[in-house]
Amino acid sequence: MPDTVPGSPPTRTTWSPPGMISPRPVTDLIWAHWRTRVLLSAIDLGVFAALSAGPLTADALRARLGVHPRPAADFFDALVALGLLERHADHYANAPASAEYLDPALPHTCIGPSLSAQCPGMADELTRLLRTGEALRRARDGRDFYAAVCADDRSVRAFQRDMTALSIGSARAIAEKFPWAGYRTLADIGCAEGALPAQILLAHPHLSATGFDLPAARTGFEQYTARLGLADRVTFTAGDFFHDDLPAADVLVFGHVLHNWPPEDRLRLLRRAHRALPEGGAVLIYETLIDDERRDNAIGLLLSLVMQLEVPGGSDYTGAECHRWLTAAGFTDPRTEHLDGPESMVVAVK
Ligand SMILES: C[S@@+](CC[C@H](N)C(=O)[O-])C[C@H]1O[C@@H](n2cnc3c(N)ncnc32)[C@H](O)[C@@H]1O
Repeated sequence: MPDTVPGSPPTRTTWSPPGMISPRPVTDLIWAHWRTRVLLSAIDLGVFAALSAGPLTADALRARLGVHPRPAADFFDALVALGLLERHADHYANAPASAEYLDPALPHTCIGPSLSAQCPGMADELTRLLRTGEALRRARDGRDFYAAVCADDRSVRAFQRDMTALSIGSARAIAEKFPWAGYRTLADIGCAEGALPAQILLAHPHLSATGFDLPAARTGFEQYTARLGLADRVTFTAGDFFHDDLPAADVLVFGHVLHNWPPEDRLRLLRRAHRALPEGGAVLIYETLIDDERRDNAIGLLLSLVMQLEVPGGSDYTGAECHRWLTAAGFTDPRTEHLDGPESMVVAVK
């Protein structure tokens, strides 16, 4: 009798019991998909918005969301076990991080409109990328990608909200960790709707900021910063960072920008930043930096695959690589500092 079913992979028939090697590294990843799926369904159904005004009983929450009684208790308790809800007696409430980041009404919400819709679809393309090395057809390079994003106001706004969701943790950490007391102005190059300058200005009343981005970003930036009461401390400058002068400021910030472009363009942008800064000015780059040994920050490596799917030439990189580009561009004293979760910043001085 063959020990394999035709068409199935061969079965390993001899093995020595190895002591207990836990299957958890494997099974945790299998369940990771379901954790994400439960979160996305909770967002779709409006769980966190429904609880934003206060706790509800299971029945009231179920009725509010239109969830069928049969799966309701397992669904709500799964959200408790995942740390997204709390249960006290018979009431459910948002856990602190859900109240802060999963309420769609908040300006710093992590619920990005296209992120949740696109990611499963893009992830389905990964095997193709690995076989062909080719990015998705819709973009030939970063310019095409942003031309598509900027094609209509809806997609710009959706993209900008996704960027806020991606960057809000870093924005808050940078507000805390960078020595802002020594500077008066910053310019965020590729600012999207302005989550980063907004968080920094909210924390440091002596600062003012410029957001620099393609012309289509203006409306979102002005609406977002006005909503936070910052209209008189920010300006928006429209331009193309490869061709137009970068704004004058003490600190120039590039957040999730360099990873859109091939290394030679990253160096070009850093050289342009060096020319624009005054002596003593600083450049601050934040990204989901890959650790220098390329073995720890899995999300940095995953995002790098996402970037390669999205744009030819796009990829994430290590702090050490960034230091080399900064030195080549004329900056001194580059240093890397961890921010929040998988994100870090690199800072250097002119
Ligand atoms: C990946 S987003 C990063 C947004 C934000 N810095 C953050 O970290 O969330 C890149 C930004 O660069 C802008 N951008 C792309 N190409 C540009 C160009 N040639 N000139 C100016 N801005 C550009 C995009 O419109 C977008 O807002």
